[in-house]
Amino acid sequence: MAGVASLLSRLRKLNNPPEVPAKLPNALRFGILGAARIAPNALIVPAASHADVVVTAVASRDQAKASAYAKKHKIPTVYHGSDCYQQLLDDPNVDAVYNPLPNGLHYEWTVKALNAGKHVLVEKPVADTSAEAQQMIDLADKKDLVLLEAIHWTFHPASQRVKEIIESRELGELKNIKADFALPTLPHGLVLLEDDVRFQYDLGGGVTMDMGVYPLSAIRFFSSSDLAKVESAKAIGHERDPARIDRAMQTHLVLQSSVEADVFVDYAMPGWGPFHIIPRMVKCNIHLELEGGTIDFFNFVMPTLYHSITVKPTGKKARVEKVYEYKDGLGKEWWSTYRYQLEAFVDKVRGRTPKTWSTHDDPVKQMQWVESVYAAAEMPARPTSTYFRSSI
Ligand SMILES: NC(=O)C1=CN([C@@H]2O[C@H](COP(=O)(O)OP(=O)(O)OC[C@H]3O[C@@H](n4cnc5c(N)ncnc54)[C@H](OP(=O)(O)O)[C@@H]3O)[C@@H](O)[C@H]2O)C=CC1
Ligand SMILES: O=C1OC[C@@H](O)[C@H](O)[C@H]1O
Repeated sequence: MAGVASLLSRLRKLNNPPEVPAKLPNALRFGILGAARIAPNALIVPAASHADVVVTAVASRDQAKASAYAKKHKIPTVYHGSDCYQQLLDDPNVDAVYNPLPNGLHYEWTVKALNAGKHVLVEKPVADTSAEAQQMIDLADKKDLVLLEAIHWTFHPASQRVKEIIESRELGELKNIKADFALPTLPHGLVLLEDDVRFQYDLGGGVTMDMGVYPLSAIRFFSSSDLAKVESAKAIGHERDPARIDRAMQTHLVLQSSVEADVFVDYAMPGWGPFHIIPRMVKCNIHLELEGGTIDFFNFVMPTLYHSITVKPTGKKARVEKVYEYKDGLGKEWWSTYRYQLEAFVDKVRGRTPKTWSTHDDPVKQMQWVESVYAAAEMPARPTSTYFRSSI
């Protein structure tokens, strides 16, 4: 009962966070490219409880959509029309840009934002190819600007706690990882529309590009190892474009550290759940096998709602941990992964050391892994941006 009450309390505050009484006078001013569905969760709501962040502008191609979005989210400056993204980048009152455009546009608009002198928080995956990802990192370094790929779940203290348990070697060497992120089949259009950006090859769609980056990043994060080879990969094509867009992907990886890993991602697992009347449960779990036992991290993608870290030494009783705040007091029980991510982003921009940060070449590795999985599954690599030049 107490568990349900605290879940409800977290849910309430997560969606309606207590706003800070006043923003700092020179708070970081964010502009958003596109009236994207993810922006309220990933930036707008988290910003309300951060004294050093204001969302100052949004650009959306359609005037009515732009105005409605800005009104709903109380964003003072609105750009619309065919040139609206560039207008937002040219706005001297914007310090940082949030880029939640379709994957295939991440590269172009992040490069343009960096060239306009803005820090960038870009949605995952950072680009459609590893070559693009490398260029983006190089450009951010050259310009001395912050560029962060929004692998938000790694910023949550529960994720860091799992890594800490592995690295404490309490259970010895890491051997195997099983990482699943899969959704049940839901009535058509309930979650993703048929023309969703995720199903469009030219925009960098596909489940491995989208949901796949969660388990793939988890394997890198928990193993601290790079890919040696993709042993096998089997895709199930999406009905819209089955040869190029994967609805599901099952893959077996061998890492340089000799850890082996299985990944399963699916937009629409077939079949029904209990009693054949409700859909199957979402699969969102990291199962780690170590020399001396196992760790299960349930709901690693949205740990704020609910999660469990089950540590089971071989032959002994399991213990369950739940971690919503850092031990030193950073965070609140209801802070979402995005809120923790925003804290780190602002710290970095302000020259402070964030609690945690991605490794420098993570976005490149991410895309190299994705490319290797597609190649092994005999699916085409995602298209290179038409904006790409071999050097910038
Ligand atoms: N971190 C996370 O938890 C999540 C991350 N994401 C990532 O965020 C990104 C966006 O996802 P989501 O918010 O669901 O997508 P949406 O379709 O809701 O938003 C994408 C936005 O891109 C703009 N856009 C520009 N060109 C095109 C085009 N040719 N076709 C369609 N849209 C275009 C549109 O803005 P406008 O028309 O207003 O100009 C649109 O609002 C993806 O990279 C996805 O991987 C998504 C969900 C969760
Ligand atoms: O980032 C994401 O997280 C949840 C998924 O369901 C979604 O498709 C994806 O974009």
